[in-house]
Amino acid sequence: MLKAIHSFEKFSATDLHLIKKWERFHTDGIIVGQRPTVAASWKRSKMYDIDYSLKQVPLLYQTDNELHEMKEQNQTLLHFAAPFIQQLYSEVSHEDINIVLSNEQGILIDQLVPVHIQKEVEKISFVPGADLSELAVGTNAIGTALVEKKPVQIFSGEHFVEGGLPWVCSAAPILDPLTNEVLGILNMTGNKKVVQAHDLNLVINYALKIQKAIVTPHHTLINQTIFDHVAQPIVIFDIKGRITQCNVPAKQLLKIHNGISVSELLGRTSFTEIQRLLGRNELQELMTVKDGTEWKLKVDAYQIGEHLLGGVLLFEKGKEVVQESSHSHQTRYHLDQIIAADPAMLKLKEKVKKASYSESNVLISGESGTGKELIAQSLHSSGPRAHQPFVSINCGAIPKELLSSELFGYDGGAFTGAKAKGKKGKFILANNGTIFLDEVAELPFELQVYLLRVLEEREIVPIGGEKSIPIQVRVIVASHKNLKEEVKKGTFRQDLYYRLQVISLHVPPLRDRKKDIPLLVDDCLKKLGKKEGAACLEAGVMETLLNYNWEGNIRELKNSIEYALFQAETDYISLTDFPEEISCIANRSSKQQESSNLVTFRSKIDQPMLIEALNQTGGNITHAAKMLNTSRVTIYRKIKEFNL
Ligand SMILES: Nc1ncnc2c1ncn2[C@@H]1O[C@H](COP(=O)(O)OP(=O)(O)OP(=O)(O)O)[C@@H](O)[C@H]1O
Repeated sequence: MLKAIHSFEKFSATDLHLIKKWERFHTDGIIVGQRPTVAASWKRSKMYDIDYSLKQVPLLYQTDNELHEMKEQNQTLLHFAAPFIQQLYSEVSHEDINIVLSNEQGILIDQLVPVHIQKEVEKISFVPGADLSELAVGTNAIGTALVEKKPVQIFSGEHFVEGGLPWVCSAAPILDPLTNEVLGILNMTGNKKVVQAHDLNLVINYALKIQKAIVTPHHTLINQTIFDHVAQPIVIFDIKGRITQCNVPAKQLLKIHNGISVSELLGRTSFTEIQRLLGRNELQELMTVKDGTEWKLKVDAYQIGEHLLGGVLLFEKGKEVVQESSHSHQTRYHLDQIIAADPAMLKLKEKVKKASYSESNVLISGESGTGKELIAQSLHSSGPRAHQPFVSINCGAIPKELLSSELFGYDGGAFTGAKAKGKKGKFILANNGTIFLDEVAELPFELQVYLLRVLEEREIVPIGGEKSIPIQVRVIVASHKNLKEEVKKGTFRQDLYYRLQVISLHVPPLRDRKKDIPLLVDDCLKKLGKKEGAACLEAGVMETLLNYNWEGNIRELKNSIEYALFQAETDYISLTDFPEEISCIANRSSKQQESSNLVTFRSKIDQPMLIEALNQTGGNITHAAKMLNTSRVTIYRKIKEFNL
């Protein structure tokens, strides 16, 4: 068997042997000491009656039109392979090697050729449109790899026809990710004086890269399509507890936001807790979602031994809940849970407190993850309606055609598929309490008219119904879009906008209220850590967190801390424990910044911030200092300075 050849001097001796074997085979038909793959291919070539004196590859497609059509038929493979052919070509460009792509029939569909061997290559018609199948030219790397369905390297005299003798070719199949059928062949061809045996590894490597480029979007698309056609809600999470995929029913039922983690979804403090529950088989009954029907959670975990690699959350439909109890419409958050030290946030908290006693409609604006829902719930739970239902609906997560019946309900038999008993809408369920319309900008125009009428007349007529039902509901809406802009664009009604924003609350993005970061981090560490109060950040980490952009706002911060806690091996969390997008910023900024931002930050500890920290820690100086990332001495000094 031919082993790797490291120099032409060594190969020239082997080459002579190969040519002699080739001559012998073609004069008296005897195969001596040939590699099994080559011997089998020679036998096939002989059977196909290939003329061994052939010096040119037959051209199957010649005219511009034929070539254009042939390329169109192979455009998917060409599209995915093109960047890798270019990369491979640059990797070997100094070696007079051409890179070739053939389709599943062995037709050369694309190639990159160095200029100095272009003529040589054209002379043997090794150009697009050429047929390199074994049926056309006998043994050659492309044709033989197609038959064998595995990588093949063919050296000089191993080719069947004379035109192949000066060449060495390395070819590897690109397989269809679903069917495992050959989609095409990637091949490197060079003169036997320059090609190395280990070039085959390069080709294999690149063929796999092309395969992977096809696999990933392919699988994602297929999974998503299957997912979205399954009526049952399905959520997939990965090794770190991140939700990687969920179908439309899951989004609708569970109001899944971008970046939400499985522990957040299940209302657990950390992924470690989920792992523990799974280990004890106690997660199955953890969650019951009520939305007019009852859903029970089932978890299918992918585990190797004790190690959780991820899993699937499946929600099984249970019995119908005819009368929803007001308990299912209670709030989880209260004003005290809004962590704030930044002046803008403290002001907002004051505004929320004041607004909770009012009956006016509220519009909450702010980027995703800034805490709009938290504020909506606090508005309800701090006011006189606290013991009445708080009903929330995400207008962006429900198909437009179902939104009106979700919001306003319908009478029995109102439309095909409607339940005989009819269905109560969210407005009725929220009666005497609060309705929270999240992502209100997604409300279709016709429903905006309907909502406006409900707000003005304070009564509902369910779909298909005749009687109007008076309602007493406080309306809070939220949007991450700028509603004023939506009005200008004509997608949101101006009259509704003015009706909704009687009280307008804007939640600033986290990057504009950096003073909140240490308090939020500390809160997360306490709530998510394995042992309360045990976990803390290593020196310098807070500085990075303060400088990071937090596009996903508090949700991203919470998930990053959860991730870091999961990664950390001790109670001290270092930068490297954080997700890459954060730790890599740290590397960059630590090189750039000479003076520490921490110093600037420390000097900015002000009175409200200190009061909040002392309140949160029950007056514990050590904890307050840790929370504000400063020393105990500074805390004492500040207490004195602010006369506390
Ligand atoms: N000030 C805060 N203090 C403590 N936790 C907060 C604060 N603001 C937000 N959070 C937490 O951050 C997460 C995201 O908040 P929330 O869901 O209210 O954001 P949102 O603006 O409604 O997001 P979306 O627009 O994506 O629905 C929640 O876990 C919430 O508890």
